[in-house]
Amino acid sequence: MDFYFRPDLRRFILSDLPEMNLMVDRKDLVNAYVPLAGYINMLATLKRRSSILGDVPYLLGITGSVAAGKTVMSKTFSEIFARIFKKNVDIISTDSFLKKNNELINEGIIDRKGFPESYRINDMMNFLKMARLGIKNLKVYEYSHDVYDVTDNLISIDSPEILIIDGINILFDFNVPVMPYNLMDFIIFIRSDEGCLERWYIKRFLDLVKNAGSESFYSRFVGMDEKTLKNIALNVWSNINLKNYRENIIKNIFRSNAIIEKRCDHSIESIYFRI
Ligand SMILES: Nc1ncnc2c1ncn2[C@@H]1O[C@H](COP(=O)(O)OP(=O)(O)OP(=O)(O)O)[C@@H](O)[C@H]1O
Ligand SMILES: CC(C)(CO)[C@@H](O)C(=O)NCCC(=O)O
Repeated sequence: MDFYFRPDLRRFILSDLPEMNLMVDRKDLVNAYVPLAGYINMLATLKRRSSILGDVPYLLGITGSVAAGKTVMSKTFSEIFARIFKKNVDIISTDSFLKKNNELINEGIIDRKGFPESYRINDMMNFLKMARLGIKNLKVYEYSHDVYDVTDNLISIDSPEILIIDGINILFDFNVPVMPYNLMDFIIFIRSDEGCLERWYIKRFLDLVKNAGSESFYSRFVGMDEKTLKNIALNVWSNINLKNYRENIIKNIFRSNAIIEKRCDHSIESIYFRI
């Protein structure tokens, strides 16, 4: 498919968006992100216009493996919705609904972080149900990769028109009557080869160690040589995140509405729509 853009929009895409440091290829912005955001924006506008509940948000889920680039993609879509389509957008991560580390340790499941049993699923479902109804001024605790735990910082969600929900667990089978994916309006799955995912995970692990301050969980690794660090990262990747990817994430890809297939350099290879 080819697209053409109004001149003002073209200028916006080619000069303003790249200045935002979104880490996204210009060609992908023009050919993929903006048109897909335009389509989702249209669905979001139609939902709000036809809802008998009034001003309810459109829930956009962004899912895929750990380190697939969900955070970067959520930010990219959020900037496009806000700046081009003039929508109020909030982003939350389902990491906010992880049990705290001390609870995971007490339950003996600290090495199962990200698996279904590591979430406070009832809190997550209550949040999603309230968000869907358009209830104002919701708050969730922020998860920090750096601290490696749910923190005491509160994030406010106040009547967005589009609420982006970034999480590995959106398509999971939880032991609850209504699943998270039942409450989303549109779900994007970011897919890549396992080799690329592993590479991105290891790179991010090294970056977290490199930038670790005294509060960081990763400060314990500072000073180790790169080979040792890569081995630690590979071990965590293979025994936890890849296992979770195979057991709970990729097998439910068919529940998503669109699949964005990324190459190892993060550029987009193709987009598939479920019709
Ligand atoms: N478009 C991109 N261009 C370059 N690097 C990218 C891009 N998208 C993601 N990355 C890099 O890939 C790594 C993983 O990205 P990100 O942190 O967004 O993943 P994630 O899916 O949110 O991970 P998690 O599930 O652990 O929260 C990071 O190091 C990030 O900088
Ligand atoms: C917080 C999650 C589960 C998802 O973002 C992930 O980043 C994670 O921490 N997984 C556990 C194993 C690890 O990477 O340390």
